[in-house]
Amino acid sequence: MAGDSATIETGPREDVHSPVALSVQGLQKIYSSDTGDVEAVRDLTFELRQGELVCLVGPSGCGKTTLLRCIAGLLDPTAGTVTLDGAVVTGPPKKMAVVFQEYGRSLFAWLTVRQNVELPLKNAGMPKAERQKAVSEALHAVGLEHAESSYPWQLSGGMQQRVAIARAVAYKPEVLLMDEPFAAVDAQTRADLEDLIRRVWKELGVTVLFITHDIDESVYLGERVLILSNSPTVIQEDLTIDLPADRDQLTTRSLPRFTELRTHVYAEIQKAKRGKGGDA
Ligand SMILES: Nc1ncnc2c1ncn2[C@@H]1O[C@H](COP(=O)(O)OP(=O)(O)OP(=O)(O)O)[C@@H](O)[C@H]1O
Repeated sequence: MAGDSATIETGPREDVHSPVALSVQGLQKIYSSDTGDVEAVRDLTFELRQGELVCLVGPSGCGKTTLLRCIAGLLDPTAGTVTLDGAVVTGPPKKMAVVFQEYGRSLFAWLTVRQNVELPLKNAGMPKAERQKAVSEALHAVGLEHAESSYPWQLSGGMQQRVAIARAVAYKPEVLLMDEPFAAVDAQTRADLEDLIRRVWKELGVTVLFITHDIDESVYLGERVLILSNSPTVIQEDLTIDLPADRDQLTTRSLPRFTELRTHVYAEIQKAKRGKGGDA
């Protein structure tokens, strides 16, 4: 395939100047039940440096949710460690925020947009003036200042997901985990939200791990794409996305390089599905 003949840069990036924000080392997860053991994740090792935007993509059922739950401290790994800012994750870390696919269920219907964004800051004991400033900045970053007094149910799906993103970034997390956050919105809204993530990432300098099953989305958004093998999962490839930093839906997606990269990722995922990638 065309992608296989192009120059594709893989392996850890040479930019080792920023400190490591998130480190996953030898992560393994085996689910045990009466009917037997299921090894969902076999041996995962990767690092995110501060300020990186990295996408994780893999075939359906390859273990993305299991991995996310281990990283978010919601599930104990069978072996290996997740380290955030040098500290081993043993429960949901304060320095991490997660945006899930189901925006409808992640917002409180009886709180306004502003109150929804403010709640985690309040719970964390942030003083009122500081909190209000952080909320205003986050609402501005996602373009929702005008809707701060609305309730989530008065907003479209895309706007609700923007509230969830504002809530996550207001918290100024060390790492922002996003689990297929745009899977439930229409294609145009999805494109707008992808651009929003790139903009917020650049403006706020947050470290982002973005999990998706959408190959084009992973290439459009990421500075790196980690391709997962079939379950039991290992990292099949760590791919550098050498597209220009300024991306837009029309220009970037029509670049020959974009096509080469997405074709390469597609071919790798096909390989993964056939069980020919990594050690699987
Ligand atoms: N609680 C559980 N008990 C047993 N096996 C499980 C459990 N949760 C997941 N699995 C198995 O682990 C493997 C990975 O599942 P996981 O949901 O993490 O994959 P995924 O990549 O998120 O899937 P999808 O692409 O469908 O969202 C699958 O084989 C699944 O059947």
